[in-house]
Amino acid sequence: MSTEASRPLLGVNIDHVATLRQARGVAYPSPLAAALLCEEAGADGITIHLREDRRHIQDADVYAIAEQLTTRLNLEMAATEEMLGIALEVRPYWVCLVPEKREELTTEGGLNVAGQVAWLTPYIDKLAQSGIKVSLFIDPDETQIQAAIDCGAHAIELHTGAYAEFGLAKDKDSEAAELERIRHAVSFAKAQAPELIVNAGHGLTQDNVAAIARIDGIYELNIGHALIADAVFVGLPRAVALMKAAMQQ
Ligand SMILES: CC(=O)[C@@H](O)[C@H](O)COP(=O)(O)O
Ligand SMILES: NCC(=O)COP(=O)(O)O
Repeated sequence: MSTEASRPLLGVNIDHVATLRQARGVAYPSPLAAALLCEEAGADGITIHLREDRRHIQDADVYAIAEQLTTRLNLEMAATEEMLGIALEVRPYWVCLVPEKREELTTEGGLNVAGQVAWLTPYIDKLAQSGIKVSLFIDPDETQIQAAIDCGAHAIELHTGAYAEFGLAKDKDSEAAELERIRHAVSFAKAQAPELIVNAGHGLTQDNVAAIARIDGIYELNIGHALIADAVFVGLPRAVALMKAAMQQ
């Protein structure tokens, strides 16, 4: 059981501030203003996902946020040549490689690292050579974890989507089993590569985050959709504070 002091950091994903803006194609609400407000409220980092279809975060958001952020920028992106070029220009602290399908509503699964080690290894190296740390968004699966280590990733981010969905479905047995799967994945990763940073995210809310935050060895939780949804009612600073408090439960 982790102590309060060892609880994970909070990375706020502000994609859906941009979703609201894109709904009308105007300049507000500003993802940059949201990022700075979240930092001021205690976010330890900011995550933005520059999708190939630009459904929410735009290229200009990435450059503006990278320039003004005082914490760490985690740029989520697909492992494509286009995104590599942007990442090498922007040079965020983190790049997190995620799978993408244009038809998906949101990220559906983890990156299949094991099936593309030969492609990912030099891709990761190009980023690392530019001083960018690379995280891979993967399912809590030993094979994927080992492949991420073999590819030279600095971090993994364990996909907590299944855990969140079982909770929403009130399937308590499956939720508990998935929580155990995530706990085992953290232990396995730390045993295989003690220096590997282990993050987690997707679908986390004030209601389900505590059990994940209590898992020893998790460095940061990246939380977006639910926190932005909370902010619609209570504002961003309070939504950040409430999520941080929920992580300490
Ligand atoms: C990888 C992940 O789970 C999220 O960080 C991702 O950004 C989800 O995509 P949307 O924000 O477009 O739902
Ligand atoms: N990588 C997970 C993330 O950044 C936020 O995911 P969500 O909380 O929007 O589901």
